[in-house]
Amino acid sequence: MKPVKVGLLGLGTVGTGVVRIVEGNQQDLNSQVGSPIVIEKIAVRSTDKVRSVEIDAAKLTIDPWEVIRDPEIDVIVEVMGGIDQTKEYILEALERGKHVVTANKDLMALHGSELLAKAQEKQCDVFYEASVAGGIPIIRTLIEGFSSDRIVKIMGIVNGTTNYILTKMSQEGASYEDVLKEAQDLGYAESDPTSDVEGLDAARKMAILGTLGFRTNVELDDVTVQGISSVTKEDITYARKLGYEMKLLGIATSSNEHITISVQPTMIKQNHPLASVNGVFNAVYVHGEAVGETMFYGAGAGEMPTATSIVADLVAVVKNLKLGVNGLKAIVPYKTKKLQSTDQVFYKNFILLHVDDKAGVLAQITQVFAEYDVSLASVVQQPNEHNPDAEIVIITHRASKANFDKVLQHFEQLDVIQRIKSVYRVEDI
Ligand SMILES: NC(=O)C1=CN([C@@H]2O[C@H](COP(=O)(O)OP(=O)(O)OC[C@H]3O[C@@H](n4cnc5c(N)ncnc54)[C@H](OP(=O)(O)O)[C@@H]3O)[C@@H](O)[C@H]2O)C=CC1
Ligand SMILES: N[C@@H](CC=O)C(=O)O
Ligand code: NA
Repeated sequence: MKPVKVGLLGLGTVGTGVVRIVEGNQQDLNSQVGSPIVIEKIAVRSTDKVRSVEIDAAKLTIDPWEVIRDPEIDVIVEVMGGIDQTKEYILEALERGKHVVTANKDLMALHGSELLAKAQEKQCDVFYEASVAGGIPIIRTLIEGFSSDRIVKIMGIVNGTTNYILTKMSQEGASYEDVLKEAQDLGYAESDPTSDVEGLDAARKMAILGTLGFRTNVELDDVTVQGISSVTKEDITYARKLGYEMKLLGIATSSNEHITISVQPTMIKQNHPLASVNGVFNAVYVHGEAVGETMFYGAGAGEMPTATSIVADLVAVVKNLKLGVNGLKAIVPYKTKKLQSTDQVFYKNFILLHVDDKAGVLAQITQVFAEYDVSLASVVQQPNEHNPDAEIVIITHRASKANFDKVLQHFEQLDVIQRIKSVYRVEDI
Protein backbone atom coordinates (compact mmCIF):
# COMPACT_ATOMS: atom_id res chain seq x y z
CA MET A 1 0.00 0.00 0.00
CA LYS A 2 1.20 3.54 -0.78
CA PRO A 3 2.56 5.23 2.36
CA VAL A 4 0.73 8.24 3.82
CA LYS A 5 3.23 11.08 4.02
CA VAL A 6 3.18 13.49 6.94
CA GLY A 7 4.77 16.92 7.21
CA LEU A 8 5.53 17.89 10.79
CA LEU A 9 5.65 21.57 11.79
CA GLY A 10 7.58 21.55 15.08
CA LEU A 11 9.78 19.04 16.87
CA GLY A 12 9.56 20.23 20.46
CA THR A 13 7.82 18.48 23.36
CA VAL A 14 4.79 17.32 21.36
CA GLY A 15 6.51 16.85 17.99
CA THR A 16 9.10 14.57 19.58
CA GLY A 17 6.33 12.42 21.06
CA VAL A 18 4.66 12.23 17.65
CA VAL A 19 7.87 10.92 16.08
CA ARG A 20 8.28 8.37 18.89
CA ILE A 21 4.73 7.03 18.49
CA VAL A 22 4.65 7.01 14.69
CA GLU A 23 7.99 5.21 14.54
CA GLY A 24 7.56 3.01 17.61
CA ASN A 25 4.01 1.83 16.80
CA GLN A 26 4.46 1.59 13.02
CA GLN A 27 3.21 -1.98 12.77
CA ASP A 28 0.12 -1.36 14.88
CA LEU A 29 -0.74 1.82 13.03
CA ASN A 30 -0.17 0.16 9.67
CA SER A 31 -2.53 -2.66 10.50
CA GLN A 32 -5.25 -0.20 11.56
CA VAL A 33 -5.07 2.00 8.48
CA GLY A 34 -3.65 -0.35 5.86
CA SER A 35 -0.69 1.91 4.92
CA PRO A 36 2.62 2.86 6.42
CA ILE A 37 2.63 6.38 7.95
CA VAL A 38 5.88 8.16 7.12
CA ILE A 39 7.15 11.45 8.54
CA GLU A 40 8.52 13.01 5.39
CA LYS A 41 9.68 16.48 6.43
CA ILE A 42 9.97 18.45 9.65
CA ALA A 43 10.09 22.21 10.12
CA VAL A 44 12.06 23.45 13.13
CA ARG A 45 13.54 26.74 14.24
CA SER A 46 17.08 25.43 14.41
CA THR A 47 18.49 22.43 12.53
CA ASP A 48 21.57 22.36 14.81
CA LYS A 49 19.72 21.57 18.02
CA VAL A 50 20.43 18.23 19.69
CA ARG A 51 17.20 16.18 19.51
CA SER A 52 16.15 13.38 21.84
CA VAL A 53 14.86 11.30 18.92
CA GLU A 54 16.93 10.12 16.00
CA ILE A 55 16.06 12.13 12.90
CA ASP A 56 17.47 11.95 9.38
CA ALA A 57 19.00 15.45 9.06
CA ALA A 58 17.83 15.62 5.43
CA LYS A 59 14.23 15.76 6.66
CA LEU A 60 14.75 18.94 8.68
CA THR A 61 14.10 22.41 7.32
CA ILE A 62 13.82 25.83 8.90
CA ASP A 63 11.21 26.83 6.32
CA PRO A 64 7.64 25.68 7.11
CA TRP A 65 6.59 26.66 3.56
CA GLU A 66 8.86 23.93 2.23
CA VAL A 67 6.74 21.43 4.14
CA ILE A 68 3.41 23.00 3.21
CA ARG A 69 4.29 23.20 -0.50
CA ASP A 70 5.69 19.69 -0.82
CA PRO A 71 3.27 17.95 -3.22
CA GLU A 72 4.20 14.54 -1.78
CA ILE A 73 2.83 15.40 1.67
CA ASP A 74 -0.75 14.34 2.44
CA VAL A 75 -1.16 15.50 6.05
CA ILE A 76 0.29 18.43 7.99
CA VAL A 77 0.75 17.94 11.72
CA GLU A 78 1.11 21.36 13.31
CA VAL A 79 2.82 21.28 16.70
CA MET A 80 4.87 24.45 16.63
CA GLY A 81 2.35 26.90 18.14
CA GLY A 82 1.73 30.53 17.17
CA ILE A 83 -1.35 32.21 15.77
CA ASP A 84 -1.25 34.53 12.76
CA GLN A 85 1.62 33.05 10.76
CA THR A 86 0.56 29.52 11.68
CA LYS A 87 -2.96 30.26 10.44
CA GLU A 88 -1.47 31.22 7.07
CA TYR A 89 0.41 27.91 6.92
CA ILE A 90 -2.69 25.91 7.71
CA LEU A 91 -4.94 27.81 5.28
CA GLU A 92 -2.40 27.24 2.53
CA ALA A 93 -2.08 23.56 3.40
CA LEU A 94 -5.87 23.20 3.15
CA GLU A 95 -5.94 25.18 -0.07
CA ARG A 96 -3.54 22.56 -1.43
CA GLY A 97 -5.83 19.74 -0.30
CA LYS A 98 -3.72 18.61 2.66
CA HIS A 99 -5.38 17.42 5.85
CA VAL A 100 -4.39 19.04 9.12
CA VAL A 101 -3.90 17.76 12.65
CA THR A 102 -3.06 20.38 15.26
CA ALA A 103 -2.52 20.77 19.01
CA ASN A 104 -2.97 24.52 18.76
CA LYS A 105 -5.82 25.71 21.01
CA ASP A 106 -4.80 29.36 20.60
CA LEU A 107 -5.40 29.07 16.89
CA MET A 108 -8.54 26.91 17.12
CA ALA A 109 -10.19 29.13 19.75
CA LEU A 110 -9.57 32.27 17.71
CA HIS A 111 -9.83 31.08 14.09
CA GLY A 112 -11.31 27.59 14.32
CA SER A 113 -14.51 28.44 12.45
CA GLU A 114 -12.59 29.94 9.51
CA LEU A 115 -10.22 26.97 9.32
CA LEU A 116 -13.04 24.43 9.56
CA ALA A 117 -15.01 26.25 6.85
CA LYS A 118 -11.98 26.16 4.55
CA ALA A 119 -11.50 22.47 5.38
CA GLN A 120 -15.08 21.71 4.40
CA GLU A 121 -14.74 23.67 1.17
CA LYS A 122 -11.63 21.68 0.29
CA GLN A 123 -12.99 18.36 1.60
CA CYS A 124 -10.15 18.12 4.06
CA ASP A 125 -10.03 17.13 7.71
CA VAL A 126 -8.90 19.47 10.47
CA PHE A 127 -8.62 17.49 13.70
CA TYR A 128 -7.52 19.04 17.00
CA GLU A 129 -8.01 16.50 19.79
CA ALA A 130 -4.65 17.37 21.38
CA SER A 131 -5.63 21.02 21.74
CA VAL A 132 -7.86 20.45 24.79
CA ALA A 133 -6.89 18.34 27.79
CA GLY A 134 -3.85 16.70 26.09
CA GLY A 135 -4.35 12.95 26.19
CA ILE A 136 -8.08 12.89 27.09
CA PRO A 137 -10.24 12.16 24.02
CA ILE A 138 -12.73 14.85 25.03
CA ILE A 139 -13.27 16.50 21.65
CA ARG A 140 -14.22 13.23 20.00
CA THR A 141 -16.43 12.47 23.00
CA LEU A 142 -18.34 15.75 22.71
CA ILE A 143 -18.74 15.45 18.93
CA GLU A 144 -19.59 11.77 18.72
CA GLY A 145 -20.32 10.33 22.17
CA PHE A 146 -22.81 13.04 23.12
CA SER A 147 -24.31 13.73 19.69
CA SER A 148 -27.66 12.43 20.97
CA ASP A 149 -27.80 14.55 24.12
CA ARG A 150 -28.14 18.20 25.16
CA ILE A 151 -25.18 19.25 27.29
CA VAL A 152 -26.10 21.70 30.05
CA LYS A 153 -22.86 22.02 31.99
CA ILE A 154 -19.14 21.48 31.39
CA MET A 155 -16.62 21.92 34.20
CA GLY A 156 -12.98 21.36 33.50
CA ILE A 157 -9.53 21.37 34.95
CA VAL A 158 -8.04 21.91 31.51
CA ASN A 159 -4.61 23.35 32.18
CA GLY A 160 -1.92 20.93 33.33
CA THR A 161 0.64 23.56 34.32
CA THR A 162 -1.62 25.39 36.78
CA ASN A 163 -3.00 22.17 38.23
CA TYR A 164 0.58 20.99 38.75
CA ILE A 165 1.44 24.28 40.48
CA LEU A 166 -1.65 24.32 42.72
CA THR A 167 -1.17 20.67 43.68
CA LYS A 168 2.48 21.15 44.65
CA MET A 169 1.67 24.35 46.58
CA SER A 170 -1.16 22.58 48.35
CA GLN A 171 0.41 19.20 49.09
CA GLU A 172 4.09 20.10 49.52
CA GLY A 173 3.92 23.78 50.47
CA ALA A 174 6.17 24.49 47.46
CA SER A 175 6.60 28.06 46.20
CA TYR A 176 4.71 29.24 43.13
CA GLU A 177 7.89 30.31 41.30
CA ASP A 178 9.76 27.02 41.93
CA VAL A 179 6.89 24.86 40.71
CA LEU A 180 6.27 26.98 37.64
CA LYS A 181 9.91 26.47 36.70
CA GLU A 182 9.49 22.68 37.22
CA ALA A 183 6.38 22.65 34.97
CA GLN A 184 8.36 24.48 32.29
CA ASP A 185 11.24 22.01 32.55
CA LEU A 186 8.81 19.11 32.21
CA GLY A 187 7.45 20.56 28.95
CA TYR A 188 3.95 21.28 30.31
CA ALA A 189 3.95 25.07 30.05
CA GLU A 190 3.37 27.19 26.96
CA SER A 191 6.40 28.98 25.46
CA ASP A 192 5.10 32.06 27.27
CA PRO A 193 3.73 30.59 30.54
CA THR A 194 1.73 33.77 31.20
CA SER A 195 -1.07 32.22 29.16
CA ASP A 196 -1.09 29.23 31.53
CA VAL A 197 -0.93 31.08 34.84
CA GLU A 198 -3.24 33.93 33.83
CA GLY A 199 -5.91 31.49 32.67
CA LEU A 200 -5.88 32.33 28.95
CA ASP A 201 -4.86 28.82 27.88
CA ALA A 202 -7.75 27.36 29.90
CA ALA A 203 -10.12 30.02 28.53
CA ARG A 204 -9.21 29.06 24.96
CA LYS A 205 -9.85 25.41 25.75
CA MET A 206 -13.17 26.19 27.43
CA ALA A 207 -14.25 28.21 24.37
CA ILE A 208 -13.53 25.14 22.21
CA LEU A 209 -15.38 22.79 24.59
CA GLY A 210 -18.33 25.20 24.87
CA THR A 211 -18.62 25.51 21.09
CA LEU A 212 -18.62 21.73 20.63
CA GLY A 213 -20.71 20.86 23.69
CA PHE A 214 -23.39 23.52 23.29
CA ARG A 215 -23.26 23.56 19.45
CA THR A 216 -23.18 27.32 19.56
CA ASN A 217 -20.33 29.64 18.67
CA VAL A 218 -18.50 30.50 21.88
CA GLU A 219 -16.02 33.32 21.34
CA LEU A 220 -12.90 33.74 23.45
CA ASP A 221 -14.22 37.17 24.53
CA ASP A 222 -17.26 35.45 26.03
CA VAL A 223 -15.05 33.79 28.66
CA THR A 224 -14.52 35.65 31.95
CA VAL A 225 -10.91 34.88 32.89
CA GLN A 226 -8.89 35.00 36.08
CA GLY A 227 -5.60 33.12 36.56
CA ILE A 228 -3.75 31.71 39.55
CA SER A 229 -0.85 34.16 39.85
CA SER A 230 -2.35 35.83 42.93
CA VAL A 231 -3.33 32.59 44.72
CA THR A 232 -1.24 32.28 47.90
CA LYS A 233 -0.33 29.32 50.12
CA GLU A 234 -2.46 31.02 52.80
CA ASP A 235 -5.52 30.95 50.51
CA ILE A 236 -4.97 27.27 49.82
CA THR A 237 -4.64 26.56 53.53
CA TYR A 238 -7.90 28.40 54.24
CA ALA A 239 -9.65 26.49 51.48
CA ARG A 240 -8.49 23.14 52.88
CA LYS A 241 -9.45 24.06 56.46
CA LEU A 242 -12.97 24.77 55.21
CA GLY A 243 -13.17 21.44 53.34
CA TYR A 244 -12.29 22.64 49.81
CA GLU A 245 -9.45 22.26 47.29
CA MET A 246 -8.30 25.19 45.16
CA LYS A 247 -8.46 24.44 41.42
CA LEU A 248 -8.31 26.55 38.28
CA LEU A 249 -11.73 25.60 37.02
CA GLY A 250 -13.43 26.30 33.72
CA ILE A 251 -17.21 26.37 34.16
CA ALA A 252 -19.65 26.63 31.25
CA THR A 253 -23.42 26.30 31.35
CA SER A 254 -26.08 26.34 28.68
CA SER A 255 -29.82 26.93 28.92
CA ASN A 256 -32.36 27.40 26.12
CA GLU A 257 -31.16 30.82 25.12
CA HIS A 258 -28.11 31.62 27.19
CA ILE A 259 -24.64 30.45 28.05
CA THR A 260 -22.27 31.33 30.88
CA ILE A 261 -18.57 30.62 30.63
CA SER A 262 -15.67 31.43 32.92
CA VAL A 263 -12.25 30.33 34.14
CA GLN A 264 -11.13 31.20 37.67
CA PRO A 265 -9.43 29.76 40.74
CA THR A 266 -12.29 28.02 42.50
CA MET A 267 -12.72 26.37 45.87
CA ILE A 268 -14.30 23.01 45.14
CA LYS A 269 -15.70 20.73 47.85
CA GLN A 270 -13.20 18.00 48.74
CA ASN A 271 -15.70 15.23 48.01
CA HIS A 272 -16.28 16.38 44.40
CA PRO A 273 -14.39 14.13 41.92
CA LEU A 274 -12.69 17.21 40.39
CA ALA A 275 -11.10 17.99 43.78
CA SER A 276 -8.89 14.91 43.60
CA VAL A 277 -7.52 15.64 40.12
CA ASN A 278 -3.90 16.44 40.91
CA GLY A 279 -0.59 17.24 39.26
CA VAL A 280 -0.54 17.50 35.48
CA PHE A 281 -3.79 15.57 35.26
CA ASN A 282 -6.85 17.19 33.75
CA ALA A 283 -10.50 16.23 34.00
CA VAL A 284 -13.62 17.33 32.23
CA TYR A 285 -17.00 16.91 33.88
CA VAL A 286 -19.89 16.92 31.41
CA HIS A 287 -23.52 17.01 32.46
CA GLY A 288 -26.02 16.06 29.77
CA GLU A 289 -29.80 16.29 30.11
CA ALA A 290 -30.22 12.62 29.28
CA VAL A 291 -26.93 11.05 30.31
CA GLY A 292 -26.60 12.93 33.63
CA GLU A 293 -23.13 13.32 35.10
CA THR A 294 -19.99 12.01 33.36
CA MET A 295 -16.31 12.71 33.86
CA PHE A 296 -13.18 12.18 31.76
CA TYR A 297 -9.71 12.06 33.30
CA GLY A 298 -6.13 11.85 32.07
CA ALA A 299 -2.84 13.65 31.55
CA GLY A 300 -3.49 17.16 30.26
CA ALA A 301 -0.02 18.00 29.01
CA GLY A 302 3.37 16.46 28.30
CA GLU A 303 5.09 14.73 25.43
CA MET A 304 3.56 11.28 25.15
CA PRO A 305 -0.05 11.93 26.32
CA THR A 306 -0.41 14.85 23.93
CA ALA A 307 1.22 12.95 21.09
CA THR A 308 -1.24 10.08 21.64
CA SER A 309 -4.09 12.40 20.66
CA ILE A 310 -2.19 13.77 17.66
CA VAL A 311 -1.46 10.31 16.29
CA ALA A 312 -5.05 9.15 16.97
CA ASP A 313 -6.19 12.11 14.84
CA LEU A 314 -3.69 11.08 12.19
CA VAL A 315 -5.16 7.59 12.16
CA ALA A 316 -8.65 9.11 11.81
CA VAL A 317 -7.49 11.19 8.82
CA VAL A 318 -5.99 8.13 7.11
CA LYS A 319 -9.10 6.02 7.75
CA ASN A 320 -11.19 8.81 6.20
CA LEU A 321 -8.78 8.90 3.25
CA LYS A 322 -9.37 5.21 2.66
CA LEU A 323 -13.14 5.72 2.82
CA GLY A 324 -13.05 8.94 0.79
CA VAL A 325 -14.97 10.85 3.47
CA ASN A 326 -12.53 13.55 4.56
CA GLY A 327 -13.99 16.95 5.43
CA LEU A 328 -17.40 15.65 6.41
CA LYS A 329 -16.99 15.63 10.16
CA ALA A 330 -16.49 19.29 10.99
CA ILE A 331 -19.07 20.41 13.54
CA VAL A 332 -20.62 23.65 12.45
CA PRO A 333 -22.29 25.33 15.46
CA TYR A 334 -25.91 25.87 14.46
CA LYS A 335 -27.42 27.43 17.59
CA THR A 336 -27.27 31.07 18.58
CA LYS A 337 -27.18 31.78 22.28
CA LYS A 338 -26.46 34.96 24.17
CA LEU A 339 -24.16 35.40 27.14
CA GLN A 340 -26.17 35.38 30.34
CA SER A 341 -26.17 38.76 32.12
CA THR A 342 -24.36 38.87 35.47
CA ASP A 343 -27.59 39.44 37.43
CA GLN A 344 -28.61 35.93 36.33
CA VAL A 345 -25.33 34.17 37.12
CA PHE A 346 -25.41 32.73 40.65
CA TYR A 347 -22.74 31.09 42.78
CA LYS A 348 -21.24 31.04 46.27
CA ASN A 349 -18.20 33.12 47.19
CA PHE A 350 -15.32 33.02 49.64
CA ILE A 351 -13.94 36.35 50.80
CA LEU A 352 -11.02 37.07 53.12
CA LEU A 353 -10.86 40.60 54.53
CA HIS A 354 -8.28 42.39 56.65
CA VAL A 355 -10.20 44.81 58.87
CA ASP A 356 -9.71 47.15 61.84
CA ASP A 357 -9.83 45.13 65.06
CA LYS A 358 -12.53 47.17 66.84
CA ALA A 359 -16.16 47.01 67.90
CA GLY A 360 -18.89 47.34 65.28
CA VAL A 361 -16.79 46.35 62.23
CA LEU A 362 -18.54 43.07 61.64
CA ALA A 363 -21.92 44.80 61.82
CA GLN A 364 -20.88 47.32 59.13
CA ILE A 365 -19.69 44.54 56.88
CA THR A 366 -22.77 42.36 57.22
CA GLN A 367 -24.89 45.46 56.61
CA VAL A 368 -23.28 45.87 53.15
CA PHE A 369 -24.05 42.25 52.26
CA ALA A 370 -27.66 42.78 53.35
CA GLU A 371 -27.95 45.96 51.27
CA TYR A 372 -27.19 43.99 48.08
CA ASP A 373 -29.22 40.94 49.05
CA VAL A 374 -26.22 38.64 49.48
CA SER A 375 -26.88 36.25 52.35
CA LEU A 376 -24.08 34.67 54.33
CA ALA A 377 -23.42 30.98 55.00
CA SER A 378 -20.60 31.52 57.50
CA VAL A 379 -18.57 34.35 59.04
CA VAL A 380 -15.45 33.80 61.12
CA GLN A 381 -13.42 36.61 62.68
CA GLN A 382 -9.96 35.99 64.08
CA PRO A 383 -6.89 38.02 65.08
CA ASN A 384 -4.23 38.28 62.38
CA GLU A 385 -0.91 36.73 63.50
CA HIS A 386 1.18 39.18 61.51
CA ASN A 387 -0.34 42.62 62.12
CA PRO A 388 -2.84 44.50 64.29
CA ASP A 389 -5.75 43.99 61.86
CA ALA A 390 -8.26 41.21 62.26
CA GLU A 391 -9.15 38.71 59.54
CA ILE A 392 -12.70 38.00 58.55
CA VAL A 393 -13.44 34.90 56.47
CA ILE A 394 -16.86 34.84 54.87
CA ILE A 395 -18.65 32.30 52.71
CA THR A 396 -21.81 33.54 51.04
CA HIS A 397 -24.84 31.62 49.92
CA ARG A 398 -25.46 31.61 46.18
CA ALA A 399 -25.68 35.22 45.06
CA SER A 400 -25.86 36.91 41.68
CA LYS A 401 -22.48 37.93 40.30
CA ALA A 402 -23.85 41.44 39.72
CA ASN A 403 -24.81 41.88 43.39
CA PHE A 404 -21.63 40.34 44.71
CA ASP A 405 -19.56 42.69 42.53
CA LYS A 406 -21.50 45.61 44.04
CA VAL A 407 -20.59 44.37 47.52
CA LEU A 408 -16.90 44.33 46.55
CA GLN A 409 -17.13 47.84 45.09
CA HIS A 410 -18.78 49.07 48.28
CA PHE A 411 -16.05 47.41 50.39
CA GLU A 412 -13.42 49.44 48.49
CA GLN A 413 -15.02 52.57 50.02
CA LEU A 414 -15.39 51.24 53.57
CA ASP A 415 -12.76 52.73 55.95
CA VAL A 416 -12.79 49.80 58.38
CA ILE A 417 -11.69 47.40 55.63
CA GLN A 418 -7.92 47.63 55.20
CA ARG A 419 -7.71 45.12 52.39
CA ILE A 420 -9.84 42.72 50.38
CA LYS A 421 -7.23 39.99 50.62
CA SER A 422 -8.81 37.22 48.51
CA VAL A 423 -12.04 36.43 46.70
CA TYR A 424 -12.85 33.04 45.18
CA ARG A 425 -15.80 31.33 43.61
CA VAL A 426 -17.01 28.35 45.64
CA GLU A 427 -18.50 25.23 44.04
CA ASP A 428 -19.97 22.64 46.32
CA ILE A 429 -22.26 20.66 44.11
N1 LIG B 1 3.52 20.80 25.67
C1 LIG B 1 2.33 20.28 25.88
O1 LIG B 1 2.12 19.50 26.82
C2 LIG B 1 1.20 20.62 24.98
C3 LIG B 1 1.33 21.51 23.95
N2 LIG B 1 0.27 21.78 23.14
C4 LIG B 1 0.43 22.68 22.01
O2 LIG B 1 1.30 22.08 21.08
C5 LIG B 1 2.07 23.05 20.39
C6 LIG B 1 3.55 22.74 20.57
O3 LIG B 1 3.86 22.74 21.94
P1 LIG B 1 5.30 22.22 22.45
O4 LIG B 1 5.69 20.99 21.74
O5 LIG B 1 5.18 22.20 23.93
O6 LIG B 1 6.23 23.43 22.01
P2 LIG B 1 7.82 23.49 21.96
O7 LIG B 1 8.19 24.88 22.22
O8 LIG B 1 8.40 22.41 22.79
O9 LIG B 1 8.13 23.13 20.43
C7 LIG B 1 7.88 24.00 19.37
C8 LIG B 1 8.56 23.42 18.13
O10 LIG B 1 8.21 24.22 17.01
C9 LIG B 1 9.41 24.69 16.36
N3 LIG B 1 9.12 26.04 15.88
C10 LIG B 1 8.61 27.07 16.58
N4 LIG B 1 8.44 28.15 15.81
C11 LIG B 1 8.86 27.78 14.58
C12 LIG B 1 8.96 28.46 13.34
N5 LIG B 1 8.58 29.73 13.20
N6 LIG B 1 9.43 27.78 12.26
C13 LIG B 1 9.80 26.49 12.39
N7 LIG B 1 9.74 25.79 13.54
C14 LIG B 1 9.28 26.43 14.61
C15 LIG B 1 10.52 24.65 17.41
O11 LIG B 1 11.77 24.47 16.76
P3 LIG B 1 13.12 24.22 17.60
O12 LIG B 1 12.99 22.85 18.19
O13 LIG B 1 14.20 24.31 16.61
O14 LIG B 1 13.16 25.30 18.64
C16 LIG B 1 10.08 23.42 18.22
O15 LIG B 1 10.57 22.26 17.62
C17 LIG B 1 1.62 24.40 20.97
O16 LIG B 1 0.59 24.90 20.17
C18 LIG B 1 1.08 24.02 22.34
O17 LIG B 1 0.12 24.93 22.81
C19 LIG B 1 -0.95 21.17 23.31
C20 LIG B 1 -1.14 20.28 24.30
C21 LIG B 1 -0.09 19.95 25.24
N1 LIG C 1 0.37 24.47 28.69
C1 LIG C 1 -0.70 23.56 28.53
C2 LIG C 1 -0.30 22.44 27.63
C3 LIG C 1 -1.43 21.66 27.15
O1 LIG C 1 -2.36 22.17 26.55
C4 LIG C 1 -1.10 22.99 29.88
O2 LIG C 1 -0.34 23.18 30.84
O3 LIG C 1 -2.18 22.40 29.98
NA1 NA D 1 -7.88 15.94 24.09
